[in-house]
Amino acid sequence: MTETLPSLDDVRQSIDRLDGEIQTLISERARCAQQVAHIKLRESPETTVFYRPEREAQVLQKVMARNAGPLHPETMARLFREIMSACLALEHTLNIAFLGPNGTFTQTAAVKHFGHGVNTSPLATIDEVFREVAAGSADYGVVPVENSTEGMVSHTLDSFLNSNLRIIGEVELRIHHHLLVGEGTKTESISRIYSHQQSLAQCRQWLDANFPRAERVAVSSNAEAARRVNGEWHSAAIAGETAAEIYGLKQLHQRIEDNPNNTTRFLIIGREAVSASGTDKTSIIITAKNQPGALFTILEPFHRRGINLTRIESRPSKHDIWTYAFFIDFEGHQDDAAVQEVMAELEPRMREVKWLGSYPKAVL
Ligand SMILES: O=C(O)C(=O)C[C@]1(C(=O)O)C=C[C@@H](O)C=C1
Repeated sequence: MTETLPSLDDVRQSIDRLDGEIQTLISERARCAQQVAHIKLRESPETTVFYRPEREAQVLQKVMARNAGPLHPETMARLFREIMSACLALEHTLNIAFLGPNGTFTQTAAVKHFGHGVNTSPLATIDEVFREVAAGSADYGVVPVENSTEGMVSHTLDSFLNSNLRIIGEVELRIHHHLLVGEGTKTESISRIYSHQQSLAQCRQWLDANFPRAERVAVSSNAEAARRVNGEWHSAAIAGETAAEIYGLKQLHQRIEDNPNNTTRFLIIGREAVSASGTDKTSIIITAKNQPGALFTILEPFHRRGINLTRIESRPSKHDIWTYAFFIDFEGHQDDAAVQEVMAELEPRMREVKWLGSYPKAVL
């Protein structure tokens, strides 16, 4: 086998030549994006929308479908994610508000969705993320909405009840928690563990088995937990890799989550509607009276038209006692005939039907 291999120099020459070709093509692609920006500006000078989630989803789906290896389709799509992010930054640099501080999983989700070509601003609360996007100070916002182990982030759902913002995208992130400590902290000296309440819950069994006597202190975010540990030699934090890097902490134990498939879903919120990508989801809120058959009346038209529901959650409505808001996600786009028929049927029978938006299903 060995004698048929080319020399290292020869292969490196091939790599140099290919890199040159790839670079020329990326530059050509970037010039196309600049042209697209001029076209968009000419078509709607007052309300130019540079970021097009439906087109990005299609581009990434095509990359994955075309992929012939040896790289994994997702690895290839992540490379194109960054190329597109850099191209979009030539058109316009997006400002993305996320639930901070720096180092939260929400920031990781924002970068996974938009790539590194955007500015990200950490905000202290979910309410602030909604406010900044509504006011136009941020182009888009990223907030957590559900975790596979712990369920819904009710604050995010409640924020939609009082907002006119739309959902324009979703991101799923595999969540890995690590036990982080400052330099010099030993396992036996840990008497307090900080984390967000959801993360403490996601690592409950591991904590019971390994640190049954340590005090568990819930703080506003995992990143805040990491920040507090800095300088407290008897404390540890449960947080992710990014928080460990930002706050200079050591990973004493890795992947301590009880469920190895622990995933969190995040929503991207914005002000404009998104066109159909061909593989979309729609989210709505239906407010109904708590009377027999209410839920059946809502679900039956979806079933009759073969529309697949992907999630349903109920929350007490903020306005009337014994009235419930159902948060429903289903496959399809607001412009699809079948979706419009279901809505036309439900609107007169419900107290309120609110569209939260149609958006491409998460590709990566
Ligand atoms: O097709 C467009 O509308 C573009 O602006 C180009 C492009 C790309 O690089 O492919 C960049 C940003 C958009 O969000 C979508 C796609």
